[in-house]
This record gives sequence, structure tokens and C-alpha cells, in this order.
Amino acid sequence: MWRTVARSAAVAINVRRFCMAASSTCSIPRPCIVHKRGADILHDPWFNKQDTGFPLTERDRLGLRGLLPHRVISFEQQYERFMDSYRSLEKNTAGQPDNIVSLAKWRILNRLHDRNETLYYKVLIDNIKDFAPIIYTPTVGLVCQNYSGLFRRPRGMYFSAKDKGEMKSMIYNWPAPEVDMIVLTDGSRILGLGDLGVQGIGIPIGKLDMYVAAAGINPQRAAQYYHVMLFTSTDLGLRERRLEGEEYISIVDELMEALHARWPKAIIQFEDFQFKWAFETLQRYRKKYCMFNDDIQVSNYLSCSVFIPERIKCHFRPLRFDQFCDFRLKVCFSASGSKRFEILSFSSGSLTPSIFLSISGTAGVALAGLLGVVRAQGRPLSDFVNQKIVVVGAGSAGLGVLNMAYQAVSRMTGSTASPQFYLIDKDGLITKERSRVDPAAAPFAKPVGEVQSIGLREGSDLLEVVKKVKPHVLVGLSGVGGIFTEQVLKAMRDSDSPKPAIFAMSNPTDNAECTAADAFMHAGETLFFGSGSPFPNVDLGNGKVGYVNQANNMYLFPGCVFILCYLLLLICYILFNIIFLTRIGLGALLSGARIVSDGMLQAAAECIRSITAEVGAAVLRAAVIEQVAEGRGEVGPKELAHMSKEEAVEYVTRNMWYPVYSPLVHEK
Ligand SMILES: NC(=O)C1=CN([C@@H]2O[C@H](COP(=O)(O)OP(=O)(O)OC[C@H]3O[C@@H](n4cnc5c(N)ncnc54)[C@H](O)[C@@H]3O)[C@@H](O)[C@H]2O)C=CC1
Ligand SMILES: CC(=O)C(=O)O
Ligand SMILES: [Mg+2]
Repeated sequence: MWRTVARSAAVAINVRRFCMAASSTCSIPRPCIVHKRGADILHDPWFNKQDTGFPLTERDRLGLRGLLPHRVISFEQQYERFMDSYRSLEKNTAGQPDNIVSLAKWRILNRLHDRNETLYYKVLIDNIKDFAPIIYTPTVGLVCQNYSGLFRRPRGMYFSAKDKGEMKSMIYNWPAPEVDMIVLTDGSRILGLGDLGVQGIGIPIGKLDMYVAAAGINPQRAAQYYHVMLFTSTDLGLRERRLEGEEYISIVDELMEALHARWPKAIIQFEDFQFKWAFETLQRYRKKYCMFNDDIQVSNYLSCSVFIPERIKCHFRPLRFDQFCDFRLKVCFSASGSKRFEILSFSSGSLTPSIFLSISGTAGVALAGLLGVVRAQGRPLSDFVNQKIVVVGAGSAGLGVLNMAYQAVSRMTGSTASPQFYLIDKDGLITKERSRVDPAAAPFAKPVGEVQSIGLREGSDLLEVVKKVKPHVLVGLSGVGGIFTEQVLKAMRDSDSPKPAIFAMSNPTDNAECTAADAFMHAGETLFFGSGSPFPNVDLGNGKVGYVNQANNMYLFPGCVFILCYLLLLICYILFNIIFLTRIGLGALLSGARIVSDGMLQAAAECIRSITAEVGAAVLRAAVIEQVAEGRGEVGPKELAHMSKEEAVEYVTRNMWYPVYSPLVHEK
């Protein structure tokens, strides 16, 4: 449906003065200064209005008269025309292999992006449910794999070891003076596809498109975003070995310094770095720069609310997007300063700040899922401490999830007793007997005596572990497609839970540990299922449906977990995950925060509301309270500090970017 872009002008004067992007929210967009004329404008996707969209007066002003056919086509008509072509493509490709259809859809969208960014983001925002699987997982994985062949126009920036010593100057090759969001990858672990080198650029592009669609980050106002590739090795990149050790880190140091020097306010999201660098770079930079790692980061929150889909409570009901569960925790401080958490109550349906601990990216998605499972089992939340959870994959994502779950249990029990978590990597079950266990995985290595008591040993394979542990939850973050085999899934029927859960979180679809259909067929109909890439719901016969939840950080890196979406921009569960984290980005950006603090992430978690701006405003206010907000543009820290909650929401809302054609005014 066509979404009205014009918004109410009835805002308080003192709020209006804070707003920098009034064009996005007033019925008459603010003019946009352009330094080009004539054909140059038509070839610039940011200024181009699909050619025929330029009004006659503008054609005169910009030297376009005679370069275009006479008729002026409105934005709405252009939108409908594009959607007609898209629907024709869908019709014409019906029955062809999925990969071919998905790539054809990606191409038509990408071509639109290359011609006209405003219309591209308009169609993306209005059709996010259908387009998210094209511009993001799973299609983005296929795009990355084929990027050398699909490459037409560059997006993003590229850095390699050959640029050492030059980065601070190179940064100025980026045409826009201001950059708000940066997604940075070294391409070394793209989804579950491994090292794709320079072709991994598709991931930052997809993530940033999500930022624009879900959080209203302006894609161009100074081209605030920016994609970076490091150390490339494929067709389009250098055919050289990857850097290691000091050599590697010195290049990333230089790049971070260069980025910070030109855009000190930009927020940098690290994405899809291989395990060994993901943790190290997070440790190294998180207190120095405004950055986070979407794939692993776990933050400690004293309180937040966790979204749990209503459907988890009432199985086989249609999706609802407005249910949150709150946990009230009492925080007790001991004389030594340590904290203990007591669960006071657990409710659903409202959203008051209260509880819990960590949320952000992948770990947050998983936490909400794990808690939802407890609820689905009809148990009190405090029973989470008794959940037997088997995590397959001891990499950055699996360890991020386990860390978070571990913190949850410790806080619930007030003890550091070992929870019933089992960690499996490519060499099988990890126990304390293992000689070379990574320090990050060591806390989850099981005592040998404990596993022997249930008939397991160091290195037991997945099937054995599932058979002997009878887990409540099986989580896949291994990147190995199909590793949850028929036997493993059947073994889950003997789970100690009447409603076992399986999360096949690896991406893209082919790398998922199992399909939704196989999961319901082999593990049983009472299963709770979540996957990193979308699967359709499963028809179980007799009118029953096996519902599929999407568990992907794209939703928390904006949003939450299994599903969500709602918010301002449209409603589909894919968007939900997208929304949460992008809100963090938005709030951090507008507060001008020096760093992305736990408190800011916490504030985001507390305010997952049905309006995108609420979360962004909460992050902003948290940045003010933590005294890391330095202001942005004309809005200084004092003005931020004096904003009421409502004003902060208004400020964030009015600074979101909406795709509209602005009148263009030429300036030399
Ligand atoms: N759904 C989501 O939001 C997210 C999903 N992921 C997915 O998680 C997967 C893993 O990502 P990372 O942890 O960053 O990768 P990683 O490379 O750091 O870790 C992979 C882990 O899987 C283990 N593994 C490999 N083969 C195995 C086998 N046959 N059996 C058991 N374990 C095996 C490895 O030993 C390693 O511990 C990827 O497919 C990625 O797409 C990652 C982040 C977020
Ligand atoms: C979803 C995501 O970030 C990943 O698979 O790496
Ligand atoms: Mg990732």
C-alpha cells in the first residue's frame, strides 16, 4: 500500500529547532542543493528522479530541458510501474529454480538502486517482508558467491595491505563529507560460506540497506554509510595471502584511526569477521571507538524487556507482533559490590523496563528464543536454569549465545554453578580433557566426570550427545548445512521437554543445520523451530501448521528474535529483527556518542515498542545519562540533556530519512 510520506507539521517549536532533516517529515520537502547540472544529474542515482520524475520547472533550473521526454511521471506512478515490472518478473520466472529467481529479483532491485536510490528505498521500505530475503539472507549469500560476475557499479570502499600508510588520505576519496553508519567486514567468514574475500562486500551492503529501511538512516545525506573490505583474495581482489598477527591488526588499527579521523561520530559495525579476529577486535576497539560486533556481542544489562512472540505461549495461533514479556528483577548488591538478581514476577503483554541481561545482535536473538521456549513449555521463567541446551558450533556466534545464556543463569541463581550447557565443535563434545581448547570456549568445557556419568566422553559426536543429554534445546551455529540429520532430529523426540526446540541458525539457507520441514517431520509436531534464514511454515496436515520463527541478528541488529517487525515501517517478522539494532545505531548516531555502551544497548532493549523512534530515542537518552553523548550538528549535549522523553522521540522521528523527491537547487 502506498505510504503517505507527509507527516504532521504540528510539533513543538523547541523540538522543531532540533531537527536537521525536516525534508523527511514535512509535506513540502526541503530543497536539496546539487552541484551538478544536466546529464550528470541523470547519471547520479541519488539525484536522479527516474528521469521522467523531474518537474518542468526543475528541468529548466537544472539544464535538463530537451534531455527528457515531455511527460512528467509522479513518484507514485513510478513506484507502481516498478512494482508492475517486479510482479511480471515473478510471473515470468515462476517454476524456475529458486536460485535463478532470487538472483533475478536481486538484479532488478539492484538495477533500480543504481538508477534511483530514492525509489529503491521506497519500494524496499514498503515491501520489506518480500524484499528482505532478497537483499539480505538468504539471497545475499548467493550474491556474494557470484559477486565478481554480478559487479556493475562499485558500492562501498575497499582497503588492503597495499594501502598501508595511505588510509588517512584515501578516506577522503569517499565523496560525502559526512558518514553516519559504517559496516566493516574483512570478508573472512561471510555467513556460513567461509572466506569470500572481496565478494563479501554484499553483506555490508545488505545490512546497511536494512538500516535505511528499518531505522531511517539516511543513505545519502552525506552518504552516511560506507562499506569496507579488507584484504581481498578473489577475482576482484588481491590474489594474495591473508595477513596474520601483527601485520593484520596494524592495518585494522590504521583503518579505524582513519575512519575516526574523518568521521569521529560514525558508528562502526563489525560484521562477519572470522572467529579469531571477531573477539580480538571487539576487545581492542569497543572502549575506544563507537563500534560493536553484530555477530557476537553480548552486553550485560541490568534490565531490559525481551520480546517473546505470543505464538510461543499459544501454539499454532497466528503470529502476533505486539507481545512482550517482562521480568521483574530485584537487584541485590552485596557488601563486596557483586550483584545478585531475583526474579520477582513474569508477565506478558506490556512493556515496562525490568529485567534481564543481555541483548544485542545474535546473542539477543537467541536469548529471546531460549526464554520463549521455557514459556512454551508452560514453565516459569526461573526454570530456564534447568534447561539442557546443546549448542553446535563453538565459534563467535555460538560462544556469544552461550555467554549470554550463562549470564542469564548466573543471575537467576546467584551462583556461578555450571549450567546444563553442552558445546560441540567440529571435533565433537568439548570437555576439560581437551588439550587445546580456545580460551573463549574453555568456560563451557564440561567436566569429564560429569559427561562420563551419562555415557559421554571428550569428542562425543552430535548424535550421541543428543541421545544421552536429551536436551530441551538444540542450537545450530556451525555453518554446516544438514548437520541435524534425520537421526539427530529423531533423537530430539526423546527430549526431556514435551516441547523441544531446534534453532538452525546458520546462514544462508543451504547452511542451515536442517530445514523446517525435516525438523517437524522427524522431531515431531510439538517442536518449536527457529532458523537464521527464512523458511516457509510447514503444513502438518489436518489443518495444523508448523510455524517457523526467524532467529537472525538482522532483526535484532535491529530487532529481536523470532520475529517481529512491526514498527513504524511495516510489519513482518523479518523487519523486527532488523529494527532493534538499527535503532541502536540511530540513537547512538544522533547523540553523537563516543562509544556504544552497554547502557545504550540496554536502553534499546528496554524500549522495543511499536514505534521505531522510541528505541532510537531511548538509546539517545541513555547516551546522555552515561555522559557519552557529545551532540551532533547544531544539537549540543546540553540541548540533548534538556530534551524530555517526548522531545527525544520527536527528535529521532524527525531525523529519520524517508524516501521522497526533494526539489533540487543547483549551486556551483
Ligand atoms: N542467525 C544469526 O543471526 C546468525 C547466524 N550466524 C551463523 O552462524 C554460523 C557460524 O558463525 P560463526 O560462529 O561466526 O563461525 P565460526 O567459524 O566462528 O564457528 C563455526 C563453529 O562451528 C564448528 N563446526 C564446524 N564444523 C562442525 C561440525 N561438523 N560439527 C560441529 N561443529 C562444527 C567449528 O568448530 C566452529 O566452532 C554461520 O553460518 C553464520 O551464518 C552467525 C551470526 C548470526
Ligand atoms: C546473520 C549474520 O549476521 C550471519 O549469519 O553472520
Ligand atoms: Mg554476520
